[in-house]
Formats: sequence, structure tokens, C-alpha cells
Amino acid sequence: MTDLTSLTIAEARAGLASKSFTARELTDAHLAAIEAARVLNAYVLETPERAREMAKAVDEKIAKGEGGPLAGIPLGIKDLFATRDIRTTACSKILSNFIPPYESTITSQLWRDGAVLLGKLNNDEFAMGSSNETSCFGPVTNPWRREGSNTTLVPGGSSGGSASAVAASLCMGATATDTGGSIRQPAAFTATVGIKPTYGRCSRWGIVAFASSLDQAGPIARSVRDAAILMCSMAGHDPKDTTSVDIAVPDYEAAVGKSVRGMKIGIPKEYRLDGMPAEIEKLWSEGAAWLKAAGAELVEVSLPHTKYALPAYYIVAPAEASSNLARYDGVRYGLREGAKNIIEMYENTRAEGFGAEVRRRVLIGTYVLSAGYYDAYYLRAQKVRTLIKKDFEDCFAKGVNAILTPATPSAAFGIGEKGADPVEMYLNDIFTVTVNMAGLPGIAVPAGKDAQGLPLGLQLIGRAFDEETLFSLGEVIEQAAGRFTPQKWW
Ligand SMILES: NC(=O)C[C@H](N)C(=O)O
Repeated sequence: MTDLTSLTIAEARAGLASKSFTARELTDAHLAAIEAARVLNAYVLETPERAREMAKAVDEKIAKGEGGPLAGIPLGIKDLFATRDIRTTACSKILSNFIPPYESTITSQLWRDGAVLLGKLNNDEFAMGSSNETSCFGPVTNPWRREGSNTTLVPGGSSGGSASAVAASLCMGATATDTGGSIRQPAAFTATVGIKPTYGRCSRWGIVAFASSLDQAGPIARSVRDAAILMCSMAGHDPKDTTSVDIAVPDYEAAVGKSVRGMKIGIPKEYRLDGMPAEIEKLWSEGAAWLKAAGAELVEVSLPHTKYALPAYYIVAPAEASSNLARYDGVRYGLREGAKNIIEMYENTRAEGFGAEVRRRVLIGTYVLSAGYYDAYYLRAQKVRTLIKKDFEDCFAKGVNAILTPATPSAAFGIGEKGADPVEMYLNDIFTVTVNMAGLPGIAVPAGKDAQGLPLGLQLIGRAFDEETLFSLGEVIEQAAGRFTPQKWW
């Protein structure tokens, strides 16, 4: 029998429909794979009993012909999504004992459609990081290794557990969130597909907040089609999230395989960085050539404010984080450290509960929002944000359908390699943050490998609420590049 964990969601859906295997068998195969791969540290909580119960219930529904669009598909959930009665920590010590009495909208929609919960996935603490090394549960290991080397590499972050688990076939797909690149960068580091939808496309209700004007959830999967299938369940208006937009959810899967003939693809000259590895340049040109061969037209475009995006992001995101994280005070929920009085209790709880990167961001955020510095930093960063948004609007007004860029400036790096200088870590987001600043959708698709055999990804940026075009174009790249799976060593 084929290894059930190697199937795509689309293949598993067909297998379940033709009764080649049951949801219970599919779930059991994944639970066994998870157990055998604990060395990757992708899961921070395994929920095998819940998974088997859910799979059994789905099998009964399938037998009655009532299975939903994701019936029996086993998924992993980033530990930033609240799951009712199941510990949800954001991978922070401060939430280590938090068991939500409610379910996030996105996960509710996945269970409504028949998906099965395998467990909660590791991430950078409060989604702050690009390597999954800031988690209170320790770093996640990338299932990919350099050829001939056994150095352990990061899977990227902050959705490192999601990317690692999907790449290593420890789930068929995963939820993830992206504030500045947290879906797309780990997808690029692990040869998986990750899409950050338009801001407002998916509900943020029940997801632990980092920077509310930038946070957006999306799927990580092993193929463009699988990402589209998951998006159909995850997207949609939610009255509980006032920033979610009431626009009908299209059939994203129908966009996969659609012709891209006549589409105009922008190649932004500002993304050609000094000192960019030749392999990334080559990948980028190859991707453009594949789209051209499929009938798209390539045009050079300019996004002149790109160089300000990263510094502006690292003002806006910490500012919002400092405000959002003020709620963790030891009074309402989460960790509470003992003290002589309430002020000391706040101080002790927050000092003990937050890791170094989170503390750094709270400090930066508090500083840039403080009287006297607000105008110089926060207000200016917001103005820059408007200019970045306008760059994209100008470009799309000229008829450009999507923009092609590299997803990351390098392939995956070693665990511990970039710990010393936070700015070096922040540079990982150089190609992805503009998309969050402008609220646009962006997809990362595996497109090739570097000289050491590590995967590299390309990013496509679309117009607001036009994820469909990204799925169509993404599939062209996937077809041309092929799909990559890591060699199993764990
Ligand atoms: N959350 C994200 O999108 C990750 C980004 N690297 C950050 O640390 O802010």
C-alpha cells in the first residue's frame, strides 16, 4: 500500500471518496509519522485521541454521504490559533497554562468542513522571528539538509513548525500566520507552498494577536492546489472580526490550472539587491521565463519605496505588539509570578514570561509610541506605509496582474547561526514585508534548489482580493519546477 502520508490533499480526497482507505487509517498513518519525527520538534502538542475521535466521526459522515470538502484531512494547527479546551500558548512561557474556552474562527471552519486535528505546531514566540528559534519549546528543525552534511537547519519562521511538519509529511497541510513573512519565508525554506491572503480575507478572531494591522492567516501545503483547497475553508467574512471583509469566497481550486496567457507580470527593479546570491538571481530569471513561456507578458516595474519597508515594518509591528501584549499582566490569564504588590507582580510576570525577542519588541514599540518620539518614528513609519501601498497601486493601475520576486534572500541557514544580531535576522523579511505593509496577497512557491541542494522559493504578489491569479501563476511555476521532497533522515 502507498504511504498515506505522502499523498497530497487532492489525492487523499480522491482516495477517501473511492473508499481506498478510511479517514481513521489516514489519521493513524500521520500519528505514526509524528511519533517517528519528534526530533524535528514541529509539534508542541500532539492530540492523538482527539484526532482519532474526529476521524471516526468523519468516517461515519462519509458513509452517509455527508463528508464536507475537507472530510478526513489531517491538519496541524499553528499554536497561535485558539483551540477550545486544547492548550494554546503562542509558544510563550507567559501563556504556557492557557486553555482557551473558545475556538478560532478559522479552525472552526476547518472542523466544519471535516478536517482532523493532529496537534498544535511550534512557532516563534508570539510569531516574532524568522527561524523558529524564539519558541519557549525550543527550535524546530528543517527536514531539509545540505547535501552531504548533517548540520541542522532552521525551517524559517515564525510558522516553522507548520512548514517543517508539512514538508516532512507530519500533516497534509497546516494553518499559519504572516505578519511580515511568517508564512512565505518558512514555505520557501522547506519547499512548501504558503499563501498570505489579502488583509481581511481570513478572520483573525481567536488568533493570538501580534501586530493587528499586519497579521493575516493562511495555509501551508505541499502543492498549489492543496493551498487553494485549504483557502476555500479558511477564507470568509466573520462578523467577529471587524477587519474581515464581506466579499464572497471564490472557488480558489478552480483557479489552479487556469491559463495565464496575456497576464502582465511585473518584475520590480528595486528587488535586485546588491550582493544577492547569484542562485537567487538565476531562480528569479527562470521563474520569469516559465511565466513567459506560459503566455504571460513580462514588464519591468518600479516600487521606489521598497527600501524603507523593512525599517518601517520594524517600527509599526513592535508598536502594535507592545500594545497587544500589554494584556499579559498576570491578572487575567496565563502566567502569574508572586510579588509583594501588584506593580511588582506585573514586572515579575512579564520579565519571567516573555523571551528576549519579545521583550526587545515591546521595548522598541513602547519607545516609538512614547510622547516625543511618536512623530519621529511611528507617524513617519505610517506615512512610509502609505507610500509603499501607493507604489503597488500605481503598478497595478498600469495593468499589471501580479509581481514576481524572490521569496527570500537566501536558503535556510543553520540553527544558531544568526542569533547574535537581530537586524541580520530581520533582513530575512526583505522581500516579504512590503506585502503586509500594503495589505496585499502573496504566495511563495518552491522553484528550485541552491548548489547545496536546499530549496529556494519565488514569491508572487497580487492585487487585493485576487488570490485566484496567484494560484493560477503559482501552478505554472510548480509545473515547471516540479515538486521537491526532503530525503528522510529522521
Ligand atoms: N511574524 C512574521 O511575519 C515574522 C517576521 N519575521 C517578524 O519577526 O516579525
